Formats: sequence, C-alpha cells, structure tokens
Amino acid sequence: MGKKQRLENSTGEDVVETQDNIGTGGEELSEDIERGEEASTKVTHNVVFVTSEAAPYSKTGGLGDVCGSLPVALAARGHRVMVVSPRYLDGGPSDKKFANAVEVDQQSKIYCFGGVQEVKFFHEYRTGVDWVFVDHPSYQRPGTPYGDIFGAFGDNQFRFNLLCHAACEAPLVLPLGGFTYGEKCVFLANDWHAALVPVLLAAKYRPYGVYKDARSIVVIHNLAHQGVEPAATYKYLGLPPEWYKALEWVFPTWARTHALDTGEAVNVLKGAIVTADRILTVSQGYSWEITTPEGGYGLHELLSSRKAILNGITNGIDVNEWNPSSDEHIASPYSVHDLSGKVQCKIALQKELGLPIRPECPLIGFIGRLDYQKGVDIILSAIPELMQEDVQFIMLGTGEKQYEDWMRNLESVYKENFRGWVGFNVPVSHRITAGCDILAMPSRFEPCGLNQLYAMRYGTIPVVHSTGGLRDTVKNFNPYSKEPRGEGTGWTFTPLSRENLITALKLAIGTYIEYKSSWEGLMKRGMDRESSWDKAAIQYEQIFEWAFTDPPYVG
Ligand SMILES: Nc1ncnc2c1ncn2[C@@H]1O[C@H](COP(=O)(O)OP(=O)(O)O[C@H]2O[C@H](CO)[C@@H](O)[C@H](O)[C@H]2O)[C@@H](O)[C@H]1O
Repeated sequence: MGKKQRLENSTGEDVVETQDNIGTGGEELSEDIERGEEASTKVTHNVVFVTSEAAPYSKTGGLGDVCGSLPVALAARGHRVMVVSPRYLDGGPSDKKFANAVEVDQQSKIYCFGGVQEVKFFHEYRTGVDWVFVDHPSYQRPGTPYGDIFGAFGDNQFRFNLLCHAACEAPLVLPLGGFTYGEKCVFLANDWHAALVPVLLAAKYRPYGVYKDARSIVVIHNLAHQGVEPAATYKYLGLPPEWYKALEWVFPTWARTHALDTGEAVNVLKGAIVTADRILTVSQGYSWEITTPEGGYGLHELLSSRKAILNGITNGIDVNEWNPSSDEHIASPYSVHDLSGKVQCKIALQKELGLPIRPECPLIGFIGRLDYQKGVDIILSAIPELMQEDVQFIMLGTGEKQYEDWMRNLESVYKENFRGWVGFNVPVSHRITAGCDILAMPSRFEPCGLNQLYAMRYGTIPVVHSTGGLRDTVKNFNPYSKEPRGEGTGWTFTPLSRENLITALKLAIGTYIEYKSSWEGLMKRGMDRESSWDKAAIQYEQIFEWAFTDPPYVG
C-alpha cells in the first residue's frame, strides 16, 4: 500500500487516500472487500474507544483482549483510532507496561463527586493506534483494575466516572501527532465502566453545541455488570439534575433488602442503553439473549424497545498473539500442516505441572474467571466422576475464594490427574491452550467467549454449553456427515447440567481415543476457521455508517 495522506472531502468527512490510488475515484468499500484488496477504506472515522482495560497494558479478561486488538484492526483499515483507559500503577513489575507512554502537556479539570479533579494524560502511539492513559491518584494502588484481596474497590463508581469525563475531553484537547481528533468522532463505550460517555454527550455536551456531529455506541461485553449504585450517587456524577430519569433504576420488590427500602438506584449501563446512538453486543446470539427475561438482567424490556439500533458482532482474536506456529510461550511450534509440535506442548505442560507424562492420556483444560457465569461449580461437581476415567484435568483461574479453595482441595485429592492453578498468568494460559486436547467451557451465559476461539486455533477441541457466542462459534461434531472425517469443530450441549457436561466430555474423550482420524479432522477444521478481526472490523464499519446516517440522540 502506498503512503497515506489525510484529506477532508466535501462533506467534511475524513478521507484517507493512498499515493497509489489518489485520483482514481472512490470505489465502494464492499467492492474492495470482494476483490480482497488490503485496507483500502475510503471513508474513515475518528474512533475513540473508552474502556477500563486494554491489553497488553491492562487485562483481567476478554474485555482487555478485545480493546487491545480491535482498535489495531480498525486503524489498519485507515481509521484514526484512540483508546482511552486508566493508567493503572500498582508499584509492581506490571508498571513497566506503561513505560513508553509519555505525558501530554494538557491537563483537564473534571467537576464531579463534589469537587474538582485534575487528570493528566499519557500517550503512546503504537501499532497505528493512539493509546491514551488517564492519570489520577485513584488508579495508583495495589490490586487489579477493580479490586484487591478485600474485594471490589469502594470508589469504583468515582474512578470510572472520572474515566468517562476524561475520555470525553480527550478528543477535544489532546493534540496527538499534532492534531486533536475534534468533535466528529465515534465513541465506543465498552461495558458499564465507560457507559457514562453516551450520557455525557447527550446531557453535558450536545445541549451546548459540542459533539453534535459525534456518535456513541455502547458495546456490551457482559450485561451482568451494570454499575448500579444508590440513587443518592446521582448528584455526584457531574450530570445535570434533569437527566436523572435516564439513569433511574428501581429494583423489583423482591430484590429490596428491608421494609423501608424503596428500591431506588442509578444504573449507569441503563443510562447508556437509553442515550447511545447504537447498541452492540459481542455476538449475534447474545444480542438476542439480552432481550429475553432470562438473559436481560432486568434490562430486557428496555433493550427490546431499542431493538432497531441493537446488533451483535462476533469478536475476532489477535491472530498474531495467538498463533501456534509462532507463539513464544509454548514449547514447540506447530501448524495445521504439521501438527507434530502439539504433543511436545502437551508433554511440556504435563512436566511443568508435575502430572505424569503420558502423551496418550486425554488432557482437558479450563481457563477463566472463577465465577458463576463460567459454570465453574458445574465443572467442580463433575470432577469426581470424570476422575474415574483415564484423563488428566487442568484448571487455571482466579475469582471467588470458594472455587479457588475447591480447586486446591481437588488437587490434593486427585494428585495423579488434577491440577488447579490459582492465578492470572497469560503465558500459562497459552501453554494450556496449546498442550490440552480438550477445552471445557460450560458457561451459564457467554456474550462471546474468546477461549474457545483460541482453543480452536490451537487444535484443542472445545466442549461448550450451547449459549451466546459459544453457540455461534462452535459447530457440534457430526460423525455421520458426508465428509470422511465428519463435520463440526467441537461438542455443544444444552441444557447446562453436570450430567450433560460429563456426557459431552465422555463423547470427546471416546473420540480422541478411538477415532484418531475424526479427531484430526476436528482439529484441522478448528485451526482453519477464520477468526481474525478482519470480518468483524468491516461489520463495525457498517455500524459506524448506520450511526452516522441517523441523527444523534438528543433526549
Ligand atoms: N487465570 C487466567 N490467567 C490468564 N488468562 C486468563 C485467566 N482467566 C482468564 N484469562 C483470559 O481472559 C480472557 C477471557 O476472555 P473471555 O472472553 O473468555 O471471558 P470474559 O468473561 O473475561 O469476557 C467478557 O468479554 C469478552 C469480550 O467481549 C467476551 O468474549 C466474554 O463472553 C465476556 O464474558 C481470555 O484471554 C483468557 O485467556
């Protein structure tokens, strides 16, 4: 591709042309895609991600992965992309991740929580993206972005409120690469931590003529967390009093705690669902589930009423970071053309974890947050029966203390075939993904799920509860298809129960042992599956187009 040049077209839209094609006329994006041309987007946008985590700077789960890799994919397609997240410093080695971000000579004063807060901005331009870090003392403390050994931080509403205010200022005030992003941008507000952004645009900026040409999209990665606080918190959020209704939230009678509890609260994510120009979830399946009473966490009626602007786009993955042929964390590289390295990865993993080195023994893995969403309780209750089989099982995760204790306990009971690694360790997660034969994901709900995508790319067969993004991405194995080695990329089961999980895992184990050729077919189909961000990035562009076609939300 030739050198890029930034121009403005007659309607004021930002346009990127390449030296190779300046003056050749504007072919439609769709035609470019059909011709398979690389990154030849013509109409581009200023895109501002607002997120509580972005890998590699901060990551506690899938949100960090997505906000670390989708911006890069959009930037590669010609958009100007900024990611705004906190500059978390805990005094440990992870502070080094922010070492290349330099302070921008531009402070902002933010009026909220009864006072004025000064925030600084740090900036690193990397992989085509402006990574902007909001600096404030409340982001400098030991623990994860959200809490420490004593639980969630008590001032999270304040910390993320600050992030949203700062993120709204960033495009207006930061001269990144010499130029501000300006008012015509599209904000992607990810999960409840960033959900005040659409509300601020509607309530604080647009009434004064600012951000009239901007659009906001709330991206829901997990509806279970909504940022709900007592109603009295509202006056601290830095919003005009007349906008209370947008965030108003009343708990149903059964959820109230005492006779005098009126159930009145504020719900930040609800505010975003009311005020955003578009709503996105991370798979199509999940975008439907959240409109049902079972999946809507109390917001299904509101979401149903906003169906016209609600879409789902299945996450992609960072195919460079998760590539078995070049992964620096694993013992031996392998690919769909030469699978021989995978067994070396398995042996190395068994060695690392002190399991008997038995390459022929089916090795099952689980990676994830240890909480109710992930169905950890179902796995742990299935372990005693599974341990009757000749299998090995590895779990990596942190989360609820009861599950961590349970994992440690099982390890002491099943010394020969169970390992529970309590901790958050990205290199180990790569080695488990590469070394296992099977990945178990009995999630109760799963907006998209990334581990099953990583597993398939590494020839590790997912066994999943058929829900949300898991149902959308894993195709159930069919040994009787016309194809000689069957069809499908894993096993899906429903409804979620201990028995169904065990049955599906036993089917997988049986196939692994008895039908080597079918197993290889499963591995290869998974490894060949397209999972890069390319397709999703094009779908995001479509959503941007729709957002700009409609007038902005003005209340
Ligand atoms: N102990 C540990 N050590 C190392 N790495 C660990 C780990 N525990 C988890 N991880 C990593 O964290 C990520 C988890 O991603 P998921 O998408 O599976 O779930 P999560 O619920 O966090 O994300 C939410 O957002 C994402 C992104 O949209 C949705 O896919 C998902 O359904 C939704 O619940 C993976 O990269 C995984 O390897």
